[in-house]
Amino acid sequence: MIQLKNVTKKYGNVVALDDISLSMEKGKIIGVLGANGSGKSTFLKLIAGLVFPTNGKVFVDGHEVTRRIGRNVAYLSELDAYYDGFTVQDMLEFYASQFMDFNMEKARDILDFMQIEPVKKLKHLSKGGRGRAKIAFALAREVPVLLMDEPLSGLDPMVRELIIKGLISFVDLEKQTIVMTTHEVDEVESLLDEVIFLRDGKVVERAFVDELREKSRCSVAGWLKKIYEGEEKQ
Ligand SMILES: Nc1ncnc2c1ncn2[C@@H]1O[C@H](COP(=O)(O)OP(=O)(O)OP(=O)(O)O)[C@@H](O)[C@H]1O
Repeated sequence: MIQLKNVTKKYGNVVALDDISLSMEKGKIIGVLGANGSGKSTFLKLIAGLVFPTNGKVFVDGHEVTRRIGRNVAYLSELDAYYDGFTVQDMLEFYASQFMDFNMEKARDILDFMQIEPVKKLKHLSKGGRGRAKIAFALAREVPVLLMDEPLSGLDPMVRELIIKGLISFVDLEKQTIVMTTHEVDEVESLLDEVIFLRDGKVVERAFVDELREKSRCSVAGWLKKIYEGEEKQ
């Protein structure tokens, strides 16, 4: 379980997150949505222990995320920050050397599924190839929490579909919770259990996707549209 208790994060004078308290259950896939600059990446980075709250506390499985404890999560950043000269296989070995929870066999299976050859150099992969490889490296970690910042951003529809199928096939929801930020709501809707909407660093709406469909007869995109229309009227 992930918990945020009265979490505020400021960068200098900029309030990126403003007094957020919430919990996210184990075994769920949660989408964090909102406009550019609403605080989505900061939300993930706080759970990953890459930045720390100005006020409040973040807990993963009951342990406060501190500078010393932050390694029980895998964080997939929006940026490609790899050594270009490395082959995919070199990256696998690097990950295995860094993370005790890295499952090499699973990594090879996922790369195979994602149609990535381990002998290829990262700099010779297409953008879509790098996007798929990045997902494979993260999914091969057997961690309780997997955080993904815009995993589909800038990728073509075929690659997006393959990534979504990869997530469905390789995430272990008995043991893992996934939190992802995305603007591609239609494409990820089938994956999501829950959606959280941020505006100006605050959680303004939250919903279970099943309930949206059953009770409100609306898709996540429809739900978002209603929120944006409500904002325009204010
Ligand atoms: N390192 C930083 N230094 C200063 N300000 C920052 C930093 N990181 C984020 N911010 C600011 O904090 C606010 C929230 O940023 P954040 O990146 O969390 O939003 P986001 O919803 O992920 O945006 P996007 O969809 O554009 O990625 C923004 O106003 C942003 O400019």
